Amino acid sequence: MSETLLVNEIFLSIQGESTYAGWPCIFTRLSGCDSSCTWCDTRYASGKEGKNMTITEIINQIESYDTPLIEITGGEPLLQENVYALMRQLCDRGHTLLLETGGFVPVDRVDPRVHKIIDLKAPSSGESEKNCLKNIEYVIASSVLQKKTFEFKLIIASRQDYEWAKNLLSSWGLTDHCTVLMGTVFGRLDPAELAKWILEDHLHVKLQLQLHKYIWNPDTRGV
Ligand SMILES: C[S@@+](CC[C@H](N)C(=O)[O-])C[C@H]1O[C@@H](n2cnc3c(N)ncnc32)[C@H](O)[C@@H]1O
Ligand SMILES: Nc1nc2[nH]cc(C(=O)O)c2c(=O)[nH]1
Ligand code: SF4
Ligand SMILES: [Mg+2]
Repeated sequence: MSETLLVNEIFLSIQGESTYAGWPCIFTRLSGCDSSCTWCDTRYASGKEGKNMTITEIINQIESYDTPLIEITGGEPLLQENVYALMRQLCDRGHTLLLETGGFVPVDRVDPRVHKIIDLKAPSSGESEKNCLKNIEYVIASSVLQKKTFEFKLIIASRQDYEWAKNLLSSWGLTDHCTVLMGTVFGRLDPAELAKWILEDHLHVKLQLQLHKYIWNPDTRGV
């Protein structure tokens, strides 16, 4: 039987997050997430809504857009076993592949050619107890060889989240090992406030705002 995945949506947009923000990018959003971040903007992808597609069908649809940058996201993309084979095949075909993952599942089975964007969830998400610290150890251990293939992302809703993030950065020396992005929960924290805190504290992090929510109406789905 051919390998299938449950796909919520595949669309072409401007990458709105990560160090790749601004580039045209094809998004493949896999269905299903076993977490419930309080501020999640993609709840529609957390259940079983979607279409079962074979890896070949997914690759054919992605390649019909003729754009070199691809992101696999979700839901939580690492919950579907066949995602590993999909990522391997996309890399074999020469695409630049990004993975957006919630930070709860170990990333050590992901093909080393994939650029891994790993969220670490702050307390206001309600899910920070589930952060997989093994991922931090793994990134630190592989950073000499794979420095350019990891980044961490911290999404902040309050000063309490920010203090948590600052503490995490200093206790692991994380910014010495890879790029760390810090962003706001959209509509919950003024980006100017976060920018002020980052500058006051001389944090070596990259401020990221969700570009697509400024380009389009923030509630628009599939952009
Ligand atoms: C919807 S998640 C899907 C991938 C994966 N489950 C994860 O959490 O990274 C994609 C990204 O959107 C971010 N995100 C979700 N809701 C947000 C919001 N309201 N404001 C800012 N970022 C948000 C998440 O933190 C994550 O970095
Ligand atoms: N434009 C755009 N950029 C994104 N980067 C990460 C996204 C995601 O939902 O994972 C996302 C998204 O949903 N839209
Ligand atoms: S892990 Fe990602 S998709 Fe799941 S609830 Fe949190 S932000 Fe949403
Ligand atoms: Mg999104």
